Amino acid sequence: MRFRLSRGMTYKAACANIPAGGGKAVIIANPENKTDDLLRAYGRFVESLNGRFITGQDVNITPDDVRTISQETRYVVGVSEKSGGPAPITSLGVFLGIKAAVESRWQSKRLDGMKVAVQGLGNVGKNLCRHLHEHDVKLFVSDVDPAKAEEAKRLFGATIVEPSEIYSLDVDIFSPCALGGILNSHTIPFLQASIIAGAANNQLENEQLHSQMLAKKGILYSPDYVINAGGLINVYNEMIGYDEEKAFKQVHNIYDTLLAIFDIANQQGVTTNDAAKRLAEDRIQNGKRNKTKAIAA
Ligand SMILES: NC(=O)C1=CN([C@@H]2O[C@H](COP(=O)(O)OP(=O)(O)OC[C@H]3O[C@@H](n4cnc5c(N)ncnc54)[C@H](O)[C@@H]3O)[C@@H](O)[C@H]2O)C=CC1
Ligand SMILES: O=C(O)CCC(=O)C(=O)O
Repeated sequence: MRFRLSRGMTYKAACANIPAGGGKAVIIANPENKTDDLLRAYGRFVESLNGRFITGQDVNITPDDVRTISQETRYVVGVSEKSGGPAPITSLGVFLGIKAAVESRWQSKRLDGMKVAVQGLGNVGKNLCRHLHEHDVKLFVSDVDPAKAEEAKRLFGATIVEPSEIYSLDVDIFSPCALGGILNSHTIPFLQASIIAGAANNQLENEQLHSQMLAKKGILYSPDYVINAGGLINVYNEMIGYDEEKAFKQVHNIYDTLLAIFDIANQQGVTTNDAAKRLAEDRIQNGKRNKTKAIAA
């Protein structure tokens, strides 16, 4: 669906209390053909938008690429020398989100001994595995790049599974940290996990249909744009003058926001996806009302 990533970023900002709209650029190309010239051309295009859109790091755009883009535009965040890049703090937010889901589901603050399946071991997935390993979680991992899976096995004692097997594992938590659209009518019937809590944007192929399918199976879904807001929080702080302590403090709010969303879903009998959407839209409407009042005053 057109603009779904951008809308997700808008909801992400609203749920994280960040006073910004949402936008995302997708470059349709083969990452193997990526060159500095192409990245610089993209940077010039972003610059031509005069700050109406600010770009950053994401899938197949590395911190080095961000540095190259920054040679052509001021409107880029996630620059290593400033905020250190968004992925580590995104993974911290996802880790805190997993804790919130465990608390909501099992009234427990402990993760040790739990079985977690992590799909995708890139910038976020690998860092998430580190947090989980430090809390004695038993990890099951998959990546289409076998070298990344081997690294997780070596560093975190993870069990490697084939990418197609990750959905059907008998685990407590499934953490999608690769690409979007992976929660769909083909994969959901296989899921055995009680909780879904991961970083990937747009995890639900069809938001209404697939959030309801998860709810019917009794699976607690942590809305992606709430749990993965750590990177956005970090880059927003980079925009306004980076203060690491402040950014980390704000990321810890993801825990309470998710608990509040799980409560709204329970009390109102709606899916967690709808509860998050209501929270985001209420905040956006309030923001608009306050802006109108400020202009009128
Ligand atoms: N980097 C960040 O701070 C944030 C990332 N996200 C989202 O989190 C997800 C992961 O982001 P990054 O780690 O930065 O990306 P990345 O590009 O570093 O890692 C993605 C990993 O997924 C693997 N992968 C791709 N298809 C797969 C499949 N079918 N099965 C298993 N592994 C597969 C890739 O080989 C790669 O290792 C993306 O959806 C991204 O949009 C969301 C918020 C912030
Ligand atoms: O927007 C960024 O640069 C970092 C966060 C991010 O990529 C996302 O939330 O999808």
